[in-house]
Amino acid sequence: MAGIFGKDIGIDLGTSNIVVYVKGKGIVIDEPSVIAYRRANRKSTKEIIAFGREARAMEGKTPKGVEAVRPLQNGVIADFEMTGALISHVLDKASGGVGFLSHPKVVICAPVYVTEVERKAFIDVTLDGGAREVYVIEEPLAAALGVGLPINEPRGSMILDIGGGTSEIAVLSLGGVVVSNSLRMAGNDMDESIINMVRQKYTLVIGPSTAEEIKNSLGSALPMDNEKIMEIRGRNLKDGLPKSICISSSEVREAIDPVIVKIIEMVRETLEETPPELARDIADQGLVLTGGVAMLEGLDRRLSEELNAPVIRAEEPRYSVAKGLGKLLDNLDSMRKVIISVGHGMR
Ligand SMILES: Nc1ncnc2c1ncn2[C@@H]1O[C@H](COP(=O)(O)OP(=O)(O)OP(=O)(O)O)[C@@H](O)[C@H]1O
Repeated sequence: MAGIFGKDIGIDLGTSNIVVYVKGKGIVIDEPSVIAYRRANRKSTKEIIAFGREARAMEGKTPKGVEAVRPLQNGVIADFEMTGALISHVLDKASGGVGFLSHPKVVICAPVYVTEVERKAFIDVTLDGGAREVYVIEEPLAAALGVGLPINEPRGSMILDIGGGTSEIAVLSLGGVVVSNSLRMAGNDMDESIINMVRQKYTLVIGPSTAEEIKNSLGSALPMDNEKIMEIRGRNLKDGLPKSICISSSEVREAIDPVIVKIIEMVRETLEETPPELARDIADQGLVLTGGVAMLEGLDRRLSEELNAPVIRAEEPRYSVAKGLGKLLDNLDSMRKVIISVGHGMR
């Protein structure tokens, strides 16, 4: 029972997106983790003017004195103040506008590789945002819970989460992480490779949003039966004037391939470090692919071919972590052992 406090909340705070689960309601917020502010004249105070989609639409188009920022970089907090503002905003929205009055219990997740200091920063920023208690669980465990893997059994499960800023792989058994690895390279780096390819090949300058759109609609990890073509617009590097070109899915595939190769290398290394009994379970049951980039065309087949193991793409891969946080909230008492840190607030 929430009582005088707000409903329990799970927050998947990612480099690209923030997804919020409210106990009893499900996923209520799914927005880009972008925030826009105006710097008050000659003062260091920042007035928040937009969040999420609205703030993302401002990226690269802001007038002097206004900035649209992504306060998380590669899975960790890069701008403490703006991450706090983002959390405070989503807590307020998720609790129906009563924000600070509701002081909910919040479950968040942190990548396995973060340092103690970085993990503490996640807790502090969530308490500052208005939570009364914060529980932290490791991100691959949350994702595995979300896709329904049997994490508490003495059986090996492997989960690969490819998001915007990070790719994380973990082997889980008996409610814990047995082996894990991560790469601060993921969807955003694919976008960056597309920007560079278009600039070098066509002397055309495009922004990150255009590159992301190209990746999501044309990108693939294996040749496709029907290769696609898309017209894109940008600025000509030579004369600064607008220019449009057509690019093909095969050019995009070639541009993003180095990132895919790195991710596959990381999975291979992790399999080599996995104890043989667990490796056998994974060879039988396969690897579960999650995170936004799991939706890249052909990535599941490519991984399966290169790793010689079944690969299962999660249903709604962008929501695996938030759904896992929801399961944890529903069963907090029986699942306490997966919680790695707790913070208490009401400051
Ligand atoms: N259809 C698609 N094809 C390829 N990539 C996609 C598709 N849809 C979304 N993505 C990419 O998925 C990434 C975002 O995934 P997700 O929301 O899981 O990341 P995040 O949790 O915010 O990031 P991180 O886990 O790195 O902190 C972005 O790079 C986005 O462009």
